[in-house]
Amino acid sequence: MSTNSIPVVRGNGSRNRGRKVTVVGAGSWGTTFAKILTDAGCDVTIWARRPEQAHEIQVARRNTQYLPGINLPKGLKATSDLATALRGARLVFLAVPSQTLRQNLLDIEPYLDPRSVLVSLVKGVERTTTMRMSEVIADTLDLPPERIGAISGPNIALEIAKEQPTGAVASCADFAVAQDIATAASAPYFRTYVSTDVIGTELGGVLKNLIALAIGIVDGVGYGENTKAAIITRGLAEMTEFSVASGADAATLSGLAGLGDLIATCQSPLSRNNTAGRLIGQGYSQEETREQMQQVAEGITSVPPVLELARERGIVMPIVEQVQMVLSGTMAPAHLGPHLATEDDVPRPEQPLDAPTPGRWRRLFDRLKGSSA
Ligand SMILES: NC(=O)C1=CN([C@@H]2O[C@H](COP(=O)(O)OP(=O)(O)OC[C@H]3O[C@@H](n4cnc5c(N)ncnc54)[C@H](O)[C@@H]3O)[C@@H](O)[C@H]2O)C=CC1
Ligand SMILES: O=C(CO)COP(=O)(O)O
Repeated sequence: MSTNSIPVVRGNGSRNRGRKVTVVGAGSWGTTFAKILTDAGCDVTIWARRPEQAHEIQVARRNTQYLPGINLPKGLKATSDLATALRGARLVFLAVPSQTLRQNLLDIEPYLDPRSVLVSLVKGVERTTTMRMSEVIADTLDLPPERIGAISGPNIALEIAKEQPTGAVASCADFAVAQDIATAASAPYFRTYVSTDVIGTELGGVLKNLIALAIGIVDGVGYGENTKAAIITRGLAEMTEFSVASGADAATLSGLAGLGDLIATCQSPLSRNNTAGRLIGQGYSQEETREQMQQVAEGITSVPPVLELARERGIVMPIVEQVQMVLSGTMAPAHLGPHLATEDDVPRPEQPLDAPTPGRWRRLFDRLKGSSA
């Protein structure tokens, strides 16, 4: 073998052989994730709400509404019957809209294996309770933390369905369970890292949607790269402050589930949050934007509960506040960029005064180096 040969990433095919897993939800992400799991060697069944969609996936190997042009793997099974979908599954991945998850959990409860682990792929918070999805799972099904996981990262579905390589973070309070989830979800084009920071992993996915809305809005207005760079940078600061105040590890927000996802969602024209923001920036109302969107843009529903939590925690989120004002029609989209701080804000340091000392940077660097292997 030549020393220059490119290493081939083989995924976990043999380790996952015969392993039954279920994906609940057959939209763009549920279907793409089912492909990842199948390509990782798992025995996958996807549950679709509509029988005709299950039939199309099972028979034609297509999901034309959500993943046009994508051929799905042969082994993937699909059904609209929950009992069939969940039979024998120890890992259950949830890919439904955040506002329906609670009801979906009640629907699947009778068919769940008592040892199964539930993994949220959802990037939203419940509007009525302000709960993260792992909290909704614990609240609805009364499961212990070691049976609840979350996966998040820079994961634009259509790119991954085309097998363009990327990574994600699988997190669970129990490290061994996080590793088990990551093993099931590691395909040749999808590298899954492991974390025990469920709060940071989930909040990264929730909060980047709000910043992507802001990016879409200023894009729609016609502002350029300086404005967007300022929003992304200050947006990450808002995301990190909010997440740390919620119990997350700051390092998670500088990883794939934070910065990584923020970059992907803010840059991609395929992002639904970015697209929704752009329509609003072009002058469409929130109602008209919802009508034009064929898919879930979680950010729009997450803005009010995130701001409610921020106020409770004493966190100021100028960008998210301004997204809310644009959405509610109390601020013109063109004012979002120039007002990166609230009007009564006094000039202040860019970094918090208790920013990490050189020693803390070194420890952070060592930690990142240790996790990059
Ligand atoms: N599409 C993407 O690139 C990614 C999406 N996500 C997250 O995954 C979650 C699901 O999003 P997508 O699959 O993209 O949305 P989507 O809009 O493509 O599909 C939503 C799916 O949910 C189903 N659905 C709607 N109402 C339902 C109900 N009451 N009960 C059960 N199912 C229902 C729809 O029929 C559809 O199959 C969201 O939280 C999203 O933020 C996460 C990573 C990537
Ligand atoms: O979460 C995503 C990418 O990681 C998908 O973003 P959108 O929901 O904005 O399409």
